[in-house]
Amino acid sequence: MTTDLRVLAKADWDTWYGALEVAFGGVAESAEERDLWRALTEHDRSLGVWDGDACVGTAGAFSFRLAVPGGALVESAGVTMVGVAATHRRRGILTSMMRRQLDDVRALGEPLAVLTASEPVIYGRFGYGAATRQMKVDIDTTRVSLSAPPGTDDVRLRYVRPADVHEDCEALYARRVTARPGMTARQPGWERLGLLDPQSERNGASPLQCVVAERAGELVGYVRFAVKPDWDYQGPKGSVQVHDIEALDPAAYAALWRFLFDIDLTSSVVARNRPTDDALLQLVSDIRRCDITVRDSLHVRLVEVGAALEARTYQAPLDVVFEVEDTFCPWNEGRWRLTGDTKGASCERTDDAADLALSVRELGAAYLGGVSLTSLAGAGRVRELRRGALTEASVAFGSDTEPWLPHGF
Ligand SMILES: CC(=O)SCCNC(=O)CCNC(=O)[C@H](O)C(C)(C)COP(=O)(O)OP(=O)(O)OC[C@H]1O[C@@H](n2cnc3c(N)ncnc32)[C@H](O)[C@@H]1OP(=O)(O)O
Repeated sequence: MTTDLRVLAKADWDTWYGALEVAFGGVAESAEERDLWRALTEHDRSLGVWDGDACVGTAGAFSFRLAVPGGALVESAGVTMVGVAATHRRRGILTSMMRRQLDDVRALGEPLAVLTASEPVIYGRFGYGAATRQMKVDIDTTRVSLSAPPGTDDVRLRYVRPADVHEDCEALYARRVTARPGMTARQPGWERLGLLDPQSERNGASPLQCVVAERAGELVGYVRFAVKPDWDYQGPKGSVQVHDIEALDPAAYAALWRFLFDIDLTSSVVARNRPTDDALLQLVSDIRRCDITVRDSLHVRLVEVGAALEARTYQAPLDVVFEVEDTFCPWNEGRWRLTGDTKGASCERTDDAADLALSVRELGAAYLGGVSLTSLAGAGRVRELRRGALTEASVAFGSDTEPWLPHGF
């Protein structure tokens, strides 16, 4: 089999994207979704593998800026749209695209590559570590009540058409990004994602609705959601489905959740993607009836170990030498001395003896502060070579705020 791997030509987009849809089962996306992804595709960063006229492999990358501990926004490749035709699977096509892509990312000078995986087992071999989690809650609002911090009653709530307040919501979102590692600053065009509401995805729920929270005429929060009505012989049991919710302060946040809990004719609130340390969990009266499910979300790959480790800060002083294994990107292999604290960091090559040994995958998992090096060591994935180095590094790498990716890509 001879195949040809090349950068995507704009004219080939429909064939290329069609191949991706087939790799994902062959259900065509709505025109609304297709238009959005067409507009967001960065052609010069997208790869296709061709067998004659047939596209048999796809992979793309978005130019993201990712919030990291300390609040910096780091240039990162958002790896996306990966698919290989079932006729050509398990012959190394994905591997060839990952090879080319990581070389390109390095050449662009982006220290990180990130992705969300269709299956978490795929990307570890390429050096990605599962770095963030997302939480689904399905709350029985007939049994769970919410506490209201001072000021909750002073927040004014108002229904609006989502498109009418979109710019203000985006501005509020932008203020939230650097407060939580794992969030991405929305690049031009990405603001449309929040309004994406294809009929085919609604599954009986209403079109997207929006309620804004205001204080003294200023926007202090918003929630976008849908309501899925349901009835049985006993009466109504509709469900409120939260798309996204952001607020600038605890009172606004509580007011928005209280609104969602109180919508008439509903008995549950479901939010599919919340951070695992969501303040919501501190507001509810009964966490057992919130039916919490946690899964992996953002996978992180350090493309340039030195630059990546220098781009974030550390919540306690550290001075450790890592022995890094990276068979897929061997330029990262070897010993690195990382020194840093809350103000900044330096990471340089060294010949000194190593304090901790690990692969680049573990560094990726720990990078945003959501997975502790100590827990990775407990699984045998990090080895402590100098007594005390594990705790020192693990504490320093931690984050006061759980890293979280608010939307897929
Ligand atoms: C960021 C994103 O877009 S995530 C979306 C990923 N895409 C999908 O899930 C769509 C459906 N699946 C596919 O398109 C393909 O099966 C892919 C892309 C997952 C894999 O493509 P392939 O060309 O078959 O992968 P390739 O042959 O390079 O495999 C490399 C290695 O990964 C392993 N591997 C690949 N996919 C999987 C998988 N889903 N589960 C377990 N192992 C896998 C292979 O067995 C192989 O292992 P080996 O090196 O030990 O032999």
